[in-house]
Amino acid sequence: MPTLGVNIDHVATIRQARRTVEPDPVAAAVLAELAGADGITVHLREDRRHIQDRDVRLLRQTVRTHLNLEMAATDEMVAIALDIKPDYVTLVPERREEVTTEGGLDIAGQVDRLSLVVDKLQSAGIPVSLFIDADEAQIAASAKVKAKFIELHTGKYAEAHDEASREKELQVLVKGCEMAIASGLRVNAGHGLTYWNVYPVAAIKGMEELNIGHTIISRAVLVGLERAVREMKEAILGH
Ligand SMILES: CC(=O)[C@@H](O)[C@H](O)COP(=O)(O)O
Ligand SMILES: NCC(=O)COP(=O)(O)O
Repeated sequence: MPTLGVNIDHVATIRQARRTVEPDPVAAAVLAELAGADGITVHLREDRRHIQDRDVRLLRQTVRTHLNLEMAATDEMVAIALDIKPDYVTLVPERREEVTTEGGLDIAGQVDRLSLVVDKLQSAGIPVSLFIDADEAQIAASAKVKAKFIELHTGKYAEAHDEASREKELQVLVKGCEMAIASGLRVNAGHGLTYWNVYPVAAIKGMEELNIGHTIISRAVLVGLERAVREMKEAILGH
């Protein structure tokens, strides 16, 4: 079965809502690892809406599993990655106005440029993963640019409204995974996975790691609320 990369972006989303110091994603990463996370994933967005440069720098020093840095394939981000040296980089598409990453990165349309970016990072010892839709042309292009991994975008599967369309999207992921492995790529997946829809994706043959964030942080808020309120009552009483 695949390992679990815990995406802690939305711990930082809560912090940035107040521009304060809590909750600290660095502390969240420690707790996630203590609970069994196999890796920590953060997306340093160009607009810095959640994760900040300081977080990535500190995580580089504290993460004991592996640190996966999701980023746009820009000069600024490549320079940051080369400086911080995460355990691997996942190149993702970014649009400033989007609520979350909407589709996969277009590799086929920019093979020459992305070959250079992949080569720059991998020559510095940072394996590259490409966050793509499970589409034949994108998988073939990912092999062409010599990335070590792809991460299949599971958003369409996660958002499917009925069983038939979910099964159809699952089969797209299964075929994509098969094709990628046959092309020499290693395969991860993620986006929109939840406690309810994760198992069929985890069961795909050859799947190595699932990156999951929003559902875990959402659950943490709810399962932790009772204790947090109790502790505040005690603090008010001076205990
Ligand atoms: C690339 C990806 O699927 C996730 O890491 C996602 O981008 C999380 O960050 P946002 O919620 O800011 O989109
Ligand atoms: N790359 C996907 C990821 O890191 C987590 O996405 P989500 O679970 O927050 O939707």
